[in-house]
Amino acid sequence: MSSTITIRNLLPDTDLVCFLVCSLFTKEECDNLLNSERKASFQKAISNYPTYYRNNDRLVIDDSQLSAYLFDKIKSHLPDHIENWTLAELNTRLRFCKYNANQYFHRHLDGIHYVSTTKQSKLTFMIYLNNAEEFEGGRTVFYKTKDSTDIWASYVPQQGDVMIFDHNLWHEGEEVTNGEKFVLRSDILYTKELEENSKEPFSGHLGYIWKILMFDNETLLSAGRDKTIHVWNMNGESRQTLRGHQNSILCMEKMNERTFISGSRDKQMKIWKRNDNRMFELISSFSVHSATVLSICKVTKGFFASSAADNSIKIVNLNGQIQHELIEHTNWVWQVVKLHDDYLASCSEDQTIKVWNYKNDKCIRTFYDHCSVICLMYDQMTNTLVSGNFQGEIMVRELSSDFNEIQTKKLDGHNGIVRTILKLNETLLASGGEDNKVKIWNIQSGICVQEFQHDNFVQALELTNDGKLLSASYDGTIKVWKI
Ligand SMILES: O=C(O)CCC(=O)C(=O)O
Ligand SMILES: [Fe+2]
Repeated sequence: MSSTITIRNLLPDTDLVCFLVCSLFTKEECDNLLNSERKASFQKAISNYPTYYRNNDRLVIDDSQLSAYLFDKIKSHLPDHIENWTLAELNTRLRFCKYNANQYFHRHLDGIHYVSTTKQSKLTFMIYLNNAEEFEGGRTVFYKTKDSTDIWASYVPQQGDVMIFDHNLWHEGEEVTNGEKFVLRSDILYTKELEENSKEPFSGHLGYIWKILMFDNETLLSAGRDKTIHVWNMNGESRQTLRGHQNSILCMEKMNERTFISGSRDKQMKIWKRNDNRMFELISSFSVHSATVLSICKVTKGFFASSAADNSIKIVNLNGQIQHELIEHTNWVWQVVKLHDDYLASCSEDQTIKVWNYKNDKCIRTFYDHCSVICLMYDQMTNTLVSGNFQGEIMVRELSSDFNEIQTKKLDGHNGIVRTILKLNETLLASGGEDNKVKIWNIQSGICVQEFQHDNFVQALELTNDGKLLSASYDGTIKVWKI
């Protein structure tokens, strides 16, 4: 028995696409999609993502045939154009999601899937594979903004319905409190023609940029979710693209005039060296961590510290040999920075900042915050440690020579997680956050003196030798600011 297909617009008071195609798939089709083999293959949310975000089980498959079949069913209901983008196809990556009791997918925006600079996803595609009678909770809920408390629209899953919505809509998969909920999600891809001469400087990354690094006065490196490192001149022209990592690259650090290191979600670190023709070559790869490498900092000539999602910090030489291990954090160590002499500091998802003497593997101080500490910056001149946290606060800790807290000041910070902090000069500090802003602060007065805007999270900052500020964002761009 088949019921009639109907369209239900969920958010009539916005121009953004958000509608249901009800009863597009029959019960048999849903049961076929969720066959017993697939049902047995779901994987737990692994430590690749913080659990505050999502903890449901998933099964990810790449299936162009199935994707083409699904697209064929939905395509007549989809907008042919979104701005100057034209409907293309369904992403071949299909994600089956399973929510058991106490599982959820907290409020978020769906990420854009980039195929190339002219082909990317615009809309989320989600089939509800079972009925809300089989579980409690588990609605899909939409919100006007990241923080609004009022629900904009909500939907109780019905088997065979398909939800289509714009990637710019905040939404959540509400916690399931009993039973099991199943959905299948993918993305609708759109293409656009590239106009002649429209290439922006530093453009080429597909998706999030995680890190930028001034290698020398004329060379900028950038790395991100597309697993590549781009080498740029200061006009923003691409000089080289470095490949080798198998997953997102989150951090890079310069070791000497010719060498830098990169760290990735593939758990590896790679050493790259510039040859006499000024081209970078991969020298070696090693993995000393059992999870994503989150940050790297040079400790001394030939030695660096790396922090990771395995909760540890390791001091490693350029042959990849571990010299010291600092293990006291109880959750991801987001960043490690060098202090003076034999001291390092680190900040963690476990809500602490720790100061270490790495030579004897000892933690000598712990500062407690009230939420995850995401980024850290040390200013040797004033012996000050500046940290940014999950709630958008920036703490400026003035320390004594033996790292006791003398005075701590709180800056207003960001309306969202603080992602990065950079010292600009004696008086100014820059920060970037999940409110998509770059903020410039006067350290003494604590006042924000300038603000710049991106289209998505600001993840990394750098200073050019002629005093301009570079900011890199999840929006895939690197922007240059005069300060
Ligand atoms: O399960 C839901 O209702 C929402 C899932 C979701 O937002 C996603 O998978 O990105
Ligand atoms: Fe989502």
